Amino acid sequence: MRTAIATVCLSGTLTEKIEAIAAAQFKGVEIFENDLLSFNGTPVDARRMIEGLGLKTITLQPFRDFEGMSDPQRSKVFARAERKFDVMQELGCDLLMVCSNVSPDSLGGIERAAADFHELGERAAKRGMRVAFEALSWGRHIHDYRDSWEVVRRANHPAVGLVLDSFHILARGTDLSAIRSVPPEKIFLVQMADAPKLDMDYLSWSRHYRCFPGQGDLPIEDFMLALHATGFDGLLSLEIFNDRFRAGSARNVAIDGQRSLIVMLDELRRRMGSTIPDLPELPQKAACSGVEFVEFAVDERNAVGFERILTGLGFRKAGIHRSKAVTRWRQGDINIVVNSDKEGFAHSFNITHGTSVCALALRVNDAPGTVNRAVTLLDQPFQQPVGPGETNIPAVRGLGGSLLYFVDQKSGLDRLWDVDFEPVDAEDFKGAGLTSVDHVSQSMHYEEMLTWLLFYTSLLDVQKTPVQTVIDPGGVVQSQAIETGDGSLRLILNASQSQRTLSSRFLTELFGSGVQHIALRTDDIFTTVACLKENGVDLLPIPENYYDDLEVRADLAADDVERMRSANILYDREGPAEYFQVYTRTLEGGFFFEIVERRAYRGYGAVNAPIRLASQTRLASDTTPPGL
Ligand SMILES: O=C(O)c1ccc(O)c(O)c1
Ligand SMILES: [Mg+2]
Repeated sequence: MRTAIATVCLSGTLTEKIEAIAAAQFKGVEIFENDLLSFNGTPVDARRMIEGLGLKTITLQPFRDFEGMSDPQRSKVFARAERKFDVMQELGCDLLMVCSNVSPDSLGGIERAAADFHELGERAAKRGMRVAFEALSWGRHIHDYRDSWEVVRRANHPAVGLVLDSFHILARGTDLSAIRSVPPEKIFLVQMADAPKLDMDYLSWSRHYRCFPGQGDLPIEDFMLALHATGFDGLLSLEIFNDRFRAGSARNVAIDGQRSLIVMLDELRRRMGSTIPDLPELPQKAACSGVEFVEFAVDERNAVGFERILTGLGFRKAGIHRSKAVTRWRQGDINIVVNSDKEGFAHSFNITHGTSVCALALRVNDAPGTVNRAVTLLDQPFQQPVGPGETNIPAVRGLGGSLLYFVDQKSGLDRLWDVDFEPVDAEDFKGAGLTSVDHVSQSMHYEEMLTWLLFYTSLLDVQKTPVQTVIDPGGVVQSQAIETGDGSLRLILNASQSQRTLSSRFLTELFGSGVQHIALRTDDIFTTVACLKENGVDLLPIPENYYDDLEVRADLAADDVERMRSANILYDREGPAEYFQVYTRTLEGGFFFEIVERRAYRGYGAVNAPIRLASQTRLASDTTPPGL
């Protein structure tokens, strides 16, 4: 299979798009006519630029409103096609992609369309070219691939073939079985796109919300299995129309595209047990069993205050790094690393972002294998000088330039605490009952959200939940969770188009995307809150109105509601499952902790998010850290 990407997927000028496509290691490109029309040079210049970067133009598209016209329009469309063949000749491209006619002037009838395509095939063949027919899901007469295939079959011309576009087929829920009987040599081009499940007209859905395979909800795998059954080994090209991609970085989006194809084809290969030529070997997705540590970059001046916050939350200092200004703080299964060293990655991170999470370490089954998978997926591996006797923890670059470390037992990396840290005695340690990291919530630019979704889901064995829309007093926030099946790892991605949401304001304060909050788990939130109060930790106050409503909404006893009210605990219930949440006040820079208790509850308390956001917004000007 030869993979490619359409210029329409990316932002920028034709030159910028082609450079990004080449940098992402594609070999083929679909040129969208508008990109060529706006190019400042001849088609020959474009060809030189494209081929100079090692790429080949696989098709020029789209050729619109062709089939089913009656004269005089019919002769005009053929004249128009001849002009396109001229351009293609200069461009060094031999395939014209024709999408189904949407014009009210077009006439239906498979036989008429077949005759038009036969004639177009004759004209193309004379010039050593070919044409391929795509059924747009909103085509006037032809909007089903089974009809476009019937047109191509009846056109019965070697220069006339079919385009299968996964979006048009899957969006309409068209039965896929007919794909299996199309002769593979008649499929001239396969276009791949996924999309989120949305209830809207096909045209708007297609033009604004398509995304790369794996980023959406369409049954891409079923499509690939049907395609595979044909024996297809031709051109497979990403064709995404997406407003966020058009606003994003062309380089990053092109890499996302390549990453999505590598994963999609690898999954097909694993499913079929077959080989796919030219596909890199990809180690398995990392089986992940939680967060081993969260590392904060803190400068010397802020370290004392930050450590006081950790103490307030019931953490104890459990280790001192043998050679660096780094401490380990523990409670239950949670490790927090406070890095105030004057050299190295955390230090530079702190200079740019202030007190913030500079790294997360995940527990995986095979840390070196995870980094190998990441490298094959075009993620950026990270390496910094390691002192003598110090553990070298495999890592890749994550969100906002932070690090994602991987720790396993197999390579002995789980011994890092003994190897790198001098233990500190733990006499009289009570703690506050916190047991584990429940979830890590990351805020990012709206245009980046699909990038990081794909980053995590392509690397780790995790599932994504549907996108939730959360109302912040300053606008709407999109929120999506990524979770392992057992809930040992839960990551939340948040992004907003409004500049006034807390999520967006955090990006401004942090000078970039990053971890905005960490939720820590307890088995008894009332006892934990009592400890925190004793330690002088200020919690986020929740309005009385919330509790007045809660009694009725959740059908709770007045006493239980009263206990929650006095502890500022938010509550949610799903059948017998219950969820309790409480928040610290926001620290300088916008970061905060959450404490949760789950009783068989799997969500994140989405109903409570607007209440919490409103309280945080109200207090946004008061950034006194708790315990200071
Ligand atoms: O939105 C469109 O018009 C359009 C154009 C070309 C395609 O290949 C396609 O799938 C959609
Ligand atoms: Mg298409």
